[in-house]
Amino acid sequence: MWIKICANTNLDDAQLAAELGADAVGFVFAPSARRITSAEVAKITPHLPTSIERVGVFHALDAYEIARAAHEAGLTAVQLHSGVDFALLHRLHKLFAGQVSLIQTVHWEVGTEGGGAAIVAAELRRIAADGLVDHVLIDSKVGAALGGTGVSFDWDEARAIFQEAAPELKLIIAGGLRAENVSEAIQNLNPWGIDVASGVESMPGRKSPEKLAAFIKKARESKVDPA
Ligand SMILES: O=C(O)c1ccccc1NCC(=O)[C@H](O)[C@H](O)COP(=O)(O)O
Repeated sequence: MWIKICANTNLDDAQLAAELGADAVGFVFAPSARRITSAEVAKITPHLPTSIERVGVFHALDAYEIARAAHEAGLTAVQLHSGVDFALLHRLHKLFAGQVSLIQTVHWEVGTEGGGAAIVAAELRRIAADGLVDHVLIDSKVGAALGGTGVSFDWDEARAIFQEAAPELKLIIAGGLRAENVSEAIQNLNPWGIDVASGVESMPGRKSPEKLAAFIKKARESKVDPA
């Protein structure tokens, strides 16, 4: 199970995530209470173990701006968090030439009729057919909030959709995960990876060492339900 600890704003939190066994740390460049600049991330990444992936979370930006920020910040992956834009994906794929991997977020709209399952299934089919993306991250959208919501989507509904629409995609589950529910998410959805931001914080932008340790331990211990 690949584990990403997202929305880091300082070196201590990112280093702790690495020490506790996370596979990736994330930095949010999109508008957020946890936003950080590429210049700030550039001061953090040289101090992290080379084995850990460094993911930048971007909203709609030009491909060259994303590539410039990725280069300055020392990123190994870019997470596109604002709707699927195949032209942008193709430009980035060409610019990165395999040096930086691409994660596309698909949003599951929570709290609106018909905004979730069908739309996610259609997006997953389009992404699978296009074949450029390395991983797809499914996150909750709550009103205008596109990330860091602390809210889960409907995992029961999602299980069938993921198996039917995207059996070949490497899916990363996000949205409202925490130590108390991460095992249930893994058992239900059998994802390739998991991602968390607010569920391991003591306040927005600050990680809680206890919550972080408990989350990673629970995720590592979790078993997939074969049914
Ligand atoms: O975390 C944020 O504040 C954020 C804001 C705007 C866009 C993306 C953001 N985070 C991206 C992530 O990958 C988060 O880990 C993901 O949204 C899960 O957040 P949470 O539900 O708090 O675990």
